[in-house]
Formats: sequence, C-alpha cells, structure tokens
Amino acid sequence: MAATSSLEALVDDTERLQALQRYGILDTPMEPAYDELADIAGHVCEAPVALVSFVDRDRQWFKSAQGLPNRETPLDQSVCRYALRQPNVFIVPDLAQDVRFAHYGIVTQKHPLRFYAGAPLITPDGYALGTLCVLDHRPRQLSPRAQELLSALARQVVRLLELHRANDRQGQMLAELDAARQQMAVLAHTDVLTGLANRRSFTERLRQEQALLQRGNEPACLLMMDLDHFKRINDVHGHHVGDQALQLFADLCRSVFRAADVVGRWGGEEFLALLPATGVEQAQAVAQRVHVALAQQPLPGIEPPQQLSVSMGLTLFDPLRPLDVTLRLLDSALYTAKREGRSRTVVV
Ligand SMILES: Nc1nc2c(ncn2[C@@H]2O[C@H](COP(=O)(O)OP(=O)(O)OP(=O)(O)O)[C@@H](O)[C@H]2O)c(=O)[nH]1
Repeated sequence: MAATSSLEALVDDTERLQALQRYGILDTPMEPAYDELADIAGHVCEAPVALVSFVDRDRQWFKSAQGLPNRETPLDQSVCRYALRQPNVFIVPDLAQDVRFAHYGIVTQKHPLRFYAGAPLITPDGYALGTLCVLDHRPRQLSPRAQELLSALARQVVRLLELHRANDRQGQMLAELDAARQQMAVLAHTDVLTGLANRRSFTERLRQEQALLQRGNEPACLLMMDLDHFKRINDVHGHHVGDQALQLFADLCRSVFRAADVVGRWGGEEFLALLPATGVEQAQAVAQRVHVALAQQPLPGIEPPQQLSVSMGLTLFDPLRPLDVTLRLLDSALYTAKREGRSRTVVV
C-alpha cells in the first residue's frame, strides 16, 4: 500500500492514484505558495528549472513549473516516475548518458536538459504522489546538503497539500453544518405529518400579525377548523388512514388558501388559518371553498367512498383583544358549528 517499490508497480498503482485524487490538486490553477517553494528549490540547487510535479495515470502534471513552459508531459516522458521508487533524492547526473532517458524530448530538444534531481512527495500514509525536482542544462551533481534541503522543501510541499485538504474538509463540514442548521430551523417550525406550520411558529405569526394590525394594517380574519368525526376514521380504518386524512386536508388547504395566508396545525385534527388583509365576508367565501373541496375529495383507499368534513369558527382578528381570549372565542364558535350539525362555519 505504501510508496511504490518498483517501476513495474506503477503500471497498476490504483491506491496511489486514489490517494492523489483525494488531494484534489490535479488541474487546479497555479498558486504562489507552490511557486515559492519551487523557486526556492531552484535557487538552493542552482538549477534553472524547478517543478512541483504529480505523477498521474498517464501523465505528469505540474502544480508549479519554474523555467519550463508546459504544465504537463506524457508519462513515458517522465523522469519523476522513477523518483517515486525511493525515499531519498533521485539523481540523474546526465540524462543523455542514461538509456532510460536519452531518447526523451527534454534531452533531444534544441536546448536540452541534462541533469535531474527529484525528491519524492510522500504523504503521511506513505504514498509518493510526485516530486519536487530540479533540472539543469548541463550534466552535474548535487551536494549532500542541497539534497537534504530539496528533501526538506518536498516535505513542505506535502504539508501545504495537507493544509489545503484540511481547509477543504473544514469548508465542507461548515457547509454541511449550515445545511443541517437550516433543516433544523425548518423542522422547528413545521408539523412533521402535514408540513404545515406547527403550533409554535403559528403562534409567532399570530403575534406578528397582531402587532401589524395594531399599527394599522388592513383587517385580518382567523379560522379555527376541526375535522368532523375524526375518531371514527381512526377507529374504523386505522390510525394510518387517519394520518393520510390529515395530510389530505393539509394539501387541500395549500391549494385553497392564498399564498399570503398561513395555515397551521394547532394539534390533533384541529387547524388554524390566518387570512391577512381579508374581511369576514371574503373569509366566509374561503371557508366555503374548503367545505366544497372536501366534499369533492373522497379519502383514498376507502370503500365505500367517504368524504371528510370540517367544522369552523371564524372571527375578525381584533388586535386589542388578548390572543387567548380570541382563541377561546373561536373555540366556542367551533363548538356551536359542531352542535348545529357539523360541516359548517360559525362567525363570531
Ligand atoms: N391518525 C391520527 N389521529 C389523530 C392525530 N391526532 C389526533 N388524532 C385523533 O383525532 C381524534 C379526535 O377525536 P375527537 O376529539 O373525539 O373528535 P372527532 O371524532 O373528530 O369528533 P368531532 O370533533 O366532535 O366531530 C382522536 O381519536 C385522536 O386520537 C394524528 O396525528 N393522527
């Protein structure tokens, strides 16, 4: 698993390539931090060409290329791939004299490169990803001290890679955390079964509307809605059918009410709707639309077909009246609607 031990092994170095992919460095733009390290390597080794090179599946790609115009070369033109085989600096004093490299483009070109020294970039888990290497136009050697420094700079390149990866991970984690926080905020305000506003967020909205009405907003209406004989649905068809009926009613509300209206599940089979900028007559018309829509919508999967019905209490939202008094008033109107035969709206 660790650094490749033979050149042949490079032919199938899946794990090393996977490690390289994990750093997400290939084909990224040039960055000053890498350029600076390559530049220092060139100076320390007194070489005109210095590269931060990664050995990919079929090419070597340069994160930094000082003194060389290209950003990549084919793998069969790579000296660096040989440098991956050893922990120390790989040195070729004269490329032209080495049968492995004498035919390479960089050696046969007009202004040839002759000398190579490359320190492998070895990750903490032992994968050699590429090299920090220097090249020169004349055959030569590299002093032991310069070799040490080239290796030290290669370790700095790996630390930079690690740092960038940690930053990316942190960014990813922050994004995930943010998404989770948003989801939590939605959940905190939503009734899980119906997707409507829950009691807490509906109460917040009521208080907001109360404040707006006190500042002179157009009158608003409140509707309290309670499904009729709901216990019977649960008892006869099962709790899951009862749940489906609640969802059906919520869907119906979403299509009947306007976007500016807010419908909330107050608890059990009881719902509240706030209709901003709506007079009593308009609100009665909306309530009527709910009655009609329910009558036209049989509960799915029930034989014989059966419709839901709902009883409602309706009132103009008086901002000067305490909220609990308004709710008690609505409750009593609803009770009257139930007593008078259900499936109707009573205005107070
Ligand atoms: N399936 C299901 N049932 C619920 C849920 N919340 C409350 N209920 C049931 O709703 C029923 C309400 O019954 P009641 O308060 O007697 O009212 P009702 O049968 O609708 O009778 P009326 O309101 O007088 O027409 C109870 O059986 C509750 O268990 C829920 O989330 N899912």
